[in-house]
Amino acid sequence: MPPRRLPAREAPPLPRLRSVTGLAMVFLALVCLSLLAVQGWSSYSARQNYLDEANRSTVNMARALADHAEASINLVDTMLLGMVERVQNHALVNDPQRLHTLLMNTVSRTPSLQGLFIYGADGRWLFNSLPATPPHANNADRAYFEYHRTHVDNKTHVGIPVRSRSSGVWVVPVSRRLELPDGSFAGVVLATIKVEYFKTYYESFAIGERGTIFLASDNGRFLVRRPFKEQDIGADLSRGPVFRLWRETGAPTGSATMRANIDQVERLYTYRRLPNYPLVIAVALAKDEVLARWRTSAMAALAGTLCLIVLLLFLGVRMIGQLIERDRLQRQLRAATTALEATNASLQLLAMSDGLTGLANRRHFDDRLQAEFKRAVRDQSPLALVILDVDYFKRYNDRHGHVAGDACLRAVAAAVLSGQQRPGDIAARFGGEEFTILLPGTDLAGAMLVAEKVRAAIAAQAMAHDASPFRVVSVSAGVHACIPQRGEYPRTLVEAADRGLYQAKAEGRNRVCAAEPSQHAA
Ligand SMILES: Nc1nc2c(ncn2[C@@H]2O[C@H](COP(=O)(O)OP(=O)(O)OP(=O)(O)O)[C@@H](O)[C@H]2O)c(=O)[nH]1
Repeated sequence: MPPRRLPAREAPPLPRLRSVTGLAMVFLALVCLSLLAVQGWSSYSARQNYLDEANRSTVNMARALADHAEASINLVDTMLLGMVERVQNHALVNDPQRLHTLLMNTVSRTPSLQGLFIYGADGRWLFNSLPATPPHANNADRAYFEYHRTHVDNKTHVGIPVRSRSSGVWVVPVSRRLELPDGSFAGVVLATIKVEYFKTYYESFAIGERGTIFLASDNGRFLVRRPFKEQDIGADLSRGPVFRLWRETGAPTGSATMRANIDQVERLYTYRRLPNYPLVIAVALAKDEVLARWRTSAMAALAGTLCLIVLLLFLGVRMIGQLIERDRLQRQLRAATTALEATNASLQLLAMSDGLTGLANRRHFDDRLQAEFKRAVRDQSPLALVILDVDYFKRYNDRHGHVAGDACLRAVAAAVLSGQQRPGDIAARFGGEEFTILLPGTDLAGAMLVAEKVRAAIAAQAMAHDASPFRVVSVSAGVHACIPQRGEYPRTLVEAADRGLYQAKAEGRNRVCAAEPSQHAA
């Protein structure tokens, strides 16, 4: 049995790599997802800002356009009221030249006006602002004329644009009914506002390529629209998004994002009803155009974020790769260190043990003897030594051969090892067929007991030794115990035990003797 082994130093366990790389991956994924989430959220907020801003601008434009339409019609309405007053009171009717001049001057000073007209009850042209009246001209067929002929009210009528019979341009007819004192129909006064006037104003607004502005009657007929197309004039848009919204809300103004029936473009609409006339103005911006700038900047930001994520992933994956590599190297190093430590331990063991018996060798015994002797001096504790020698071993070798001799020594060593019972005890091969047992903290009586036990154990093995008078293998043992003092040396202990052995041999072998003749025991 080998001497006590020094326990191999336990290396601290390495952190589990899988959990570290897993954490790193989760962290990387979280960082990337957070970047995407922040980017997504800021893009979404920016998009909402763009839409809100566009909505605000359509509300403001609708307000300005409604004011403009209201003011334009108000102006000509005031003129019409004056004309009605003058005609019905016959103030100027009796002076046609003066009335003509008045109408001409009024039109020339009002850029929005195309002309002013007074028609009789049969539709004939009575007075107008034109330089010359076309012969046999009659407007009884016009819608506004029919309206006033059949409607007894003094309200202003704003009609669907018509192409002027005098100038050929598109005009919005604004008219009032003329009555005789008895309330019967006497004709119509008409002011025509150039469609061009509205068109020019509407074109001054920045509403993009696919934005739209339109003025419509409250029963859903186009008056003027940007972009201007002649075929749109009078078209029915009562089923369009604006009138649908108006019908739903019933409010004088409203906004919503809807798709147009005409061109299927999705737009941000705001409509506003004119307070004093049966008209509705609406302005709309194409959602696509509103979001175009946002889309460009969102794409740029997204591209930047994606580049950042790719870079992060690249660096992260490399970092995780290095973690794995570092862990692999650490494990290799640990394995190599453990193997080296095991080799060292077994080398140390080999250096300390006897090759034949496996007991501690002489060198190790000497080291331990030195150390225990010093400890006993320090602690003033007893230290005992047993030296055992196989009896007639030369004869054994001669009789049974060296191989059997070696086997005999191994069997004796096993018995000697049984004497090593406490942690501090050490059994060693002293040399040749001699063995020792060092017993720290043991007095002479204890050591005698241990020696006797070992001797008896060897005798009990009853290994045949034909050349011995005992016929079996036996050992003699010398024992000495003392409390070592300063100035004494370990060799005194060995010499004393050796003297005990000498005495045991001298007294006939197969016995245990203490160093002092008076203390020996058989
Ligand atoms: N087989 C074998 N023999 C050994 C070994 N070491 C020493 N010997 C032999 O042990 C014998 C010791 O003989 P001696 O010192 O004369 O003593 P002895 O014959 O035992 O006689 P006493 O000690 O007086 O009883 C020698 O013949 C050595 O060669 C070993 O490792 N193996």
